[in-house]
Amino acid sequence: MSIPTPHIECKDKNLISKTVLMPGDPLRAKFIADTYLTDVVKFNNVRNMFGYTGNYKGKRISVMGSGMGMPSIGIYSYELFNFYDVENIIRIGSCGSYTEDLKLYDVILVDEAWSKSSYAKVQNGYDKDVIEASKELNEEIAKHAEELNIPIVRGRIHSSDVFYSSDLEVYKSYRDDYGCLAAEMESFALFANAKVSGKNAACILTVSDSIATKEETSSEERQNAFTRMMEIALQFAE
Ligand SMILES: O=P(O)(O)O[C@H]1O[C@H](CO)[C@@H](O)[C@H]1O
Ligand SMILES: O=c1cc[nH]c(=O)[nH]1
Repeated sequence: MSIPTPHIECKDKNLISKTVLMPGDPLRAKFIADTYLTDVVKFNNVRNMFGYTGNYKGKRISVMGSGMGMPSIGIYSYELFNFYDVENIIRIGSCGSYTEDLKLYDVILVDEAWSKSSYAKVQNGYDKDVIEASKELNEEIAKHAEELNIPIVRGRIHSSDVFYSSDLEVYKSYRDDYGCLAAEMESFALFANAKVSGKNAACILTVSDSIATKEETSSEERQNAFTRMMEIALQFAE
């Protein structure tokens, strides 16, 4: 397939940087472009899945929404990796914590995603339930977090197809039997696409709510807390 793709209208690969930051919410991509970037070019409007490239402290970086869930990030990350020559995608998302040890606003660096999703099996025959993030990207992320004095917790998360489970206690099994710290909905498919495309992917998450304690952040608090994760990821501008 050539560019533009069915879901990204950009006709010039050079308008997208080699590293793309990818929040689920396209309005979080807009917030990052509006708040942190200068000389911004918007490279995608299709389905309002906004994508922007601009300068952060004089260095170039792209940011684009992924939508919610594995089918959605599966489409966008595949097109970026395979048709736009993107080398690295760093998801910056929110998550619900499974453990009381993780507090609201804590930042998680995902070492591996566990999932019951069929995404990787259907996409390329991979039939395990765990996929690792890029070790190289993770080491760089950890280094940037340390330089910025932002504490991170590292570990396995659950990439779930379900936001509203009818069983409010099932998370305990994901935590105790499978070792998952928190739930989100995209990393497993992103990591699968990186693996099959020979590219790199990572994921930084901010705890927006606790499934264990039922605490939730307000929208204002979420925005302030999310900026720490954004600032770590923006260090990848080059
Ligand atoms: O904040 P984002 O990146 O969208 O991530 C989380 O939030 C959404 C659910 O509210 C899902 O996409 C989940 O993965
Ligand atoms: O996927 C998600 C994201 C935030 N909170 C949750 O409970 N699940």
